[in-house]
Amino acid sequence: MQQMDAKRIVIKVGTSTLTHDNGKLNLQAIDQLCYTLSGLVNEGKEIVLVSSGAIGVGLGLLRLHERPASIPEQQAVASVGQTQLMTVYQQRFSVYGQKIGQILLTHDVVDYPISRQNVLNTFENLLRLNIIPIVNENDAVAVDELDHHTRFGDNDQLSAIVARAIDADLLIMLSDIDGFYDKNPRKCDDAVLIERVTEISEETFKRAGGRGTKLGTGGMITKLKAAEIMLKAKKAMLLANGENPSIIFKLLDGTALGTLFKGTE
Ligand SMILES: Nc1ncnc2c1ncn2[C@@H]1O[C@H](COP(=O)(O)OP(=O)(O)O)[C@@H](O)[C@H]1O
Ligand SMILES: N[C@@H](CCC(=O)OP(=O)(O)O)C(=O)O
Repeated sequence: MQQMDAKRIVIKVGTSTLTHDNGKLNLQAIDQLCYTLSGLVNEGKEIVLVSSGAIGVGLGLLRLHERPASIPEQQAVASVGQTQLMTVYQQRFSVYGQKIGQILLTHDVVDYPISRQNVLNTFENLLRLNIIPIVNENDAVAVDELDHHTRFGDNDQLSAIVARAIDADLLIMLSDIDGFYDKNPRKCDDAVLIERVTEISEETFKRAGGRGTKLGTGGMITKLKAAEIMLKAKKAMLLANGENPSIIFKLLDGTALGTLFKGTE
């Protein structure tokens, strides 16, 4: 399938796309994202947005400069930030006449067959009504304890899990970098962008380094893990720079930007 033929598309945006380094919301990027996704729905696409930002936006709102150390404090920050994030999405999407719904997930929801089916039904019904589901991890309740693992930990893999579960044609991952390079471009000036990856091996992972910004979570490693999930499901993933989210129009037109992860068959 060509990118332009993709009908059901999951788009993942990271904290670095949604916020400035000073912790404030990047209103231009958020507005462009809402405009772009609304335009795609008008074209007949089924769009799911996986949005990070709860903790980043919460920190900004509470005027904190760093993540608090304890998990309950981080969860409180996420609880405040998630509400603010959805308020801004609600405002900006409504300008374009676009309805949205919120789906907050924990790992157990997608692991247990009954809750998994329930949430899949929710996705299907929202998409049938041309509503954009906005997904995030339910940070305020997710925990990782000895015998109780409900956290995904990062939205890169969460977006691939969602894309696979709803049988999306394509996952578009917007990041703070132009794509996947042969080595970390923040550390090596001679790093070269890789335009196409057909399989992911140990060698691929060796090229990936950690996160770029203090609020990003997994760096390139979690993005490769997400791509691995997509390739195993015989689906494609595009990794591109989210500085101007309207880049999605160009990506779907087939313009070679960023990195396309797609098998050969
Ligand atoms: N091989 C690589 N190619 C591209 N980026 C890399 C690579 N290795 C490490 N990185 C880092 O990964 C960062 C993107 O991940 P992250 O900071 O988690 O962003 P996001 O908030 O978009 O999820 C880049 O800014 C870069 O610093
Ligand atoms: N669920 C967390 C985001 C976790 C995450 O993966 O963040 P990012 O690396 O910015 O995509 C939040 O909303 O703050």
